[in-house]
Amino acid sequence: MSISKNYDVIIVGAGFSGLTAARELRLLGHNVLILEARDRLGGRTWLDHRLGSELEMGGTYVHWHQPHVWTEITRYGLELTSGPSSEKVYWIAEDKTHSAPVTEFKDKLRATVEKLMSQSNKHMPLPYQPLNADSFRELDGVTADQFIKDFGLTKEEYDILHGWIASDYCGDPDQGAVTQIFRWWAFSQGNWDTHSAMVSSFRIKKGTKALIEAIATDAAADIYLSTVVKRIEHNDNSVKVIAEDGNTFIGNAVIVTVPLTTLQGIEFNPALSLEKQASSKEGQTSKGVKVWARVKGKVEPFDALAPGWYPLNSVHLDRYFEGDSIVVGFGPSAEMLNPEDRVGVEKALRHWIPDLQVIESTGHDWVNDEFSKETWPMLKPNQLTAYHQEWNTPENAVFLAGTTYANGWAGFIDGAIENGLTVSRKVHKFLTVEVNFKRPISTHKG
Ligand SMILES: Cc1cc2nc3c(=O)[nH]c(=O)nc-3n(C[C@H](O)[C@H](O)[C@H](O)COP(=O)(O)OP(=O)(O)OC[C@H]3O[C@@H](n4cnc5c(N)ncnc54)[C@H](O)[C@@H]3O)c2cc1C
Repeated sequence: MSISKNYDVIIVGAGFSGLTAARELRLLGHNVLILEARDRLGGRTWLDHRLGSELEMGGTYVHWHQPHVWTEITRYGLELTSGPSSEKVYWIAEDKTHSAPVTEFKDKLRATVEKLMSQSNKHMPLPYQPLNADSFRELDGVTADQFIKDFGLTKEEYDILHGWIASDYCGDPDQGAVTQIFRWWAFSQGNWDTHSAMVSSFRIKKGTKALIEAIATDAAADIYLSTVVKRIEHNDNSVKVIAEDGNTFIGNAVIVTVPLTTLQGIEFNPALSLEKQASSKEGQTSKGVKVWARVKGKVEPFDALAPGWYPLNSVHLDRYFEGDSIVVGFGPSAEMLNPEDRVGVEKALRHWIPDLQVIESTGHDWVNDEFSKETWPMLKPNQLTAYHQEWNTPENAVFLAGTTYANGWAGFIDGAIENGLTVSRKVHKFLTVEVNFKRPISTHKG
């Protein structure tokens, strides 16, 4: 079947990036079609009912220092909430479990952590121009693990930081470029407390779903769910997008927002640049898991850290529910821990608290999900320097968008929105100026 309507822009993917781009283009007067492989909106954000509660399977934490997501939260009048503040920290170092009040743990590590985090300010004087400094580009070849190994840490400090970084990379610190974590730290001004607040404390009270739906409503685009795009034919002012079921859609430009690792699943004619193809084949570092567990009884609010060779690297109490505790954790490898395996999750948690009883556990396997194949993107060494510019360079009428390609909070919801905005402006320019369409842009279509 061929859909006869001719769209100004076809957007592949209805995550934050695709929906933001759709809304912006709609506001600029273009008619937009969104093709989404899943049967729902939101992509790597997904508020689902599990363990008796509304839980975020994917992207969750947001902060007022993240400019793009905060603008959206303000625009739609959404509120934030947070879990109970942790009072105690458990950590595993040199194969032993330790615990202390949060203040004591932080005092013990503060000097080292802030010395480490302040490196980011040195190498990223203008964080929104990530490749601006020579020293940053040189460091792009260094892994996060190598960087902390060379930092002169004690074995205990190394084990703690290895766990922390494994959790941030959702993968092996030996696979990720240290520049990725520098970006996170630079946006936090090198301050540990600010950083923790920004990446793991506050969530949208009604869930990411509320924000996704608000943007989708304003986008007012035609949306086809359960439509897997398989092939894109393009020239300098038109595109033909072909879905797995044979449906064909025609437009003047296409924005492809699928996660980088899945881009290789779409055939382009003419083929995308060798750099774009290579980067998709290489994939990224983040191959880990996010795990939710309902634990019997009310546990004291805690944070827990373990080195990257453990199945869970960081865990904290998220909320109390019907007299039990719901904890959330992150592990470096989807191969090492299945979130649905109650016994495995209990065993992993018992490294810190030996008498914890897990009633039920859950999570979504983003790594083996054919429409993501990764969790939140964290690049490998040299990928940012090799590909950042190329990813942001359109080919004919084909534009890539997504959190990976952001200048700022790449890997986050904020980065997805930032890049959706940037790319929508480029597409608007492309449609109205560069191609110089004969057809006038209407103010209300579709
Ligand atoms: C476990 C986890 C925890 C996270 N935690 C946080 C957090 O706390 N804070 C934060 O800010 N960020 C977090 N993130 C990251 C955040 O969720 C993502 O950066 C953001 O949602 C990505 O948006 P996107 O639009 O770039 O990509 P996506 O959301 O992946 O959207 C791409 C869309 O393309 C669709 N698609 C793929 N292939 C095809 C195809 N062939 N045809 C049609 N459609 C296709 C996908 O189904 C998807 O809907 C987390 C992510 C995960 C997985």
